[in-house]
Amino acid sequence: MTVFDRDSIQSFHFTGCDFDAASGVARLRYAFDDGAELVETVTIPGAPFVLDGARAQAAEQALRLLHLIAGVSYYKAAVPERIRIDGYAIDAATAALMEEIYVNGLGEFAYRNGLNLHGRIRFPADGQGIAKAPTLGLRRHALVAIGGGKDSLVSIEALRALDVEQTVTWIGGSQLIKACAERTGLPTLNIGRQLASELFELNRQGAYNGHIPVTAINSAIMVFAAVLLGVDQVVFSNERSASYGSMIEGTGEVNHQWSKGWAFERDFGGHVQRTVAADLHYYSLLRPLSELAVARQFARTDRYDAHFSSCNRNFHLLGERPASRWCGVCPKCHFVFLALAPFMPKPRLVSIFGRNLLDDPAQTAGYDALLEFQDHKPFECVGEGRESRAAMATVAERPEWREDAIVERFRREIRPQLDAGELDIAPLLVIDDEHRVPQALWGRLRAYLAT
Ligand SMILES: CC(=O)N[C@H]1[C@@H](OP(=O)(O)OP(=O)(O)OC[C@H]2O[C@@H](n3ccc(=O)[nH]c3=O)[C@H](O)[C@@H]2O)O[C@H](CO)[C@@H](O)[C@@H]1O[C@H](C)C(=O)N[C@@H](C)C(=O)N[C@@H](CCC(=O)O)C(=O)O
Ligand SMILES: Nc1ncnc2c1ncn2[C@@H]1O[C@H](COP(=O)(O)OP(=O)(O)OP(=O)(O)O)[C@@H](O)[C@H]1O
Repeated sequence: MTVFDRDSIQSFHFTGCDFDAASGVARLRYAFDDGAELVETVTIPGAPFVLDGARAQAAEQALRLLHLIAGVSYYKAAVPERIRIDGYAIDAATAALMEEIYVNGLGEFAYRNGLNLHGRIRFPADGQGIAKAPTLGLRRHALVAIGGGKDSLVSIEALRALDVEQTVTWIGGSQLIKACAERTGLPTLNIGRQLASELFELNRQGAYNGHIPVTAINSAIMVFAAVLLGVDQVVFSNERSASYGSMIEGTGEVNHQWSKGWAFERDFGGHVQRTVAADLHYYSLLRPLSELAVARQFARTDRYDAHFSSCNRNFHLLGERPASRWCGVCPKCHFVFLALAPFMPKPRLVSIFGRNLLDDPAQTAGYDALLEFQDHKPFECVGEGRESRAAMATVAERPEWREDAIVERFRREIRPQLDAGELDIAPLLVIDDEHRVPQALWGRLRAYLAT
């Protein structure tokens, strides 16, 4: 058996991609040097698909975009200096977008592995500029990504309130997400995705490993599905706080959730309209909101209390799922508990989590990191430090919370060291104007979010 020697690998190849319209299966193929192909599959329900000329062309563009972006899972195993694309050519704009996604989306990966990817990742641009994408006449309908957590449920309820037709869509086999999707009572779509199983073997043999920009991959899958299904909107639920990373001394900003941020949304969404379909809108409905503003929206209904979870330990592809929907010890559990506390009655919140995290001294270090007190914000999808500090300062004023262990310590040790003027929660709930929400929806959405 040959062993994977990551340092001897010279090049990464995008060896090809194809789509079988009869079965709905897309195959994304990759290889290192002259090695065996690694094949990832994505299965879109609803086959057979019948695509006319313009839509077939758009589907091919969307498939290539997905092929390029999903390659990041495999490229990271060796991060070789050369990249080759077989079967199709890309233009300079596409190459620049891929370099942006790979360098930034692998930011945490590079930091943890002691690698510098700046200037190292070069996609070969040898194609003519891609012809401007036509308007396909897509029907008004939203494919809304659902992740099992609070954010997408806020978007789904907003679209329901605004009478936007939607299909609640998720990728992969998570039972938790399925239960949340079914709880919405709306039409659902479950897209299949199988990573090349050889990747796990490469990991065992010492491949580089670490975080990848999974939201970029999910976005490209959803855009491909939207073209096949003939719908005009792909809706994500990425809040504005996601654009801010962790400040690492000596390194600068490293953003775990880069592909949930505004730069990705703006550049990917623009590229889709230019190269796939002019009338296909990719946007995040929650971009104008902070994490705290999303938490406030979520608290408006208890419909999902017994179903949702933001704890990422539920979403491993391999291995066991946690016994409880909320592990109670990870940064996401810490943050979501804190973010919801100002907006929910205490008994409701404690009953969702099955315990009171703010009264557990064992969680002190976790909360210090969120507050950026003698630590940096964790590499997780959590709000900004100033949001955590404002939420903590708010509950510290509430009689039902102020004596709980973590809150009491905050009042005693941390708050006196903070600038009181920066602990007000109200400015963090303001609705921002930087977003890609279609104009036709924005006015009504703004009014809904402001109530
Ligand atoms: C569930 C989770 O948090 N997984 C992260 C974890 O991976 P682990 O090895 O513990 O388990 P698996 O997720 O089962 O992954 C097995 C291996 O497969 C690789 N892989 C997985 C998916 C993929 O699309 N490409 C892949 O190459 C993975 O690297 C493993 O080797 O630790 C990994 C290393 O830090 C993380 O990369 C895993 O994160 C998943 C890709 C994942 O889906 N995470 C989401 C829950 C997540 O972090 N979402 C963020 C969005 C961040 C973003 O940049 O878009 C969020 O919650 O907002
Ligand atoms: N398996 C998935 N399939 C489709 N979309 C997903 C999947 N997992 C996450 N997403 C989407 O990716 C985006 C980021 O995920 P994230 O985990 O932040 O959101 P969430 O699960 O809705 O809420 P929370 O932040 O509370 O976990 C959201 O738009 C979410 O819907």
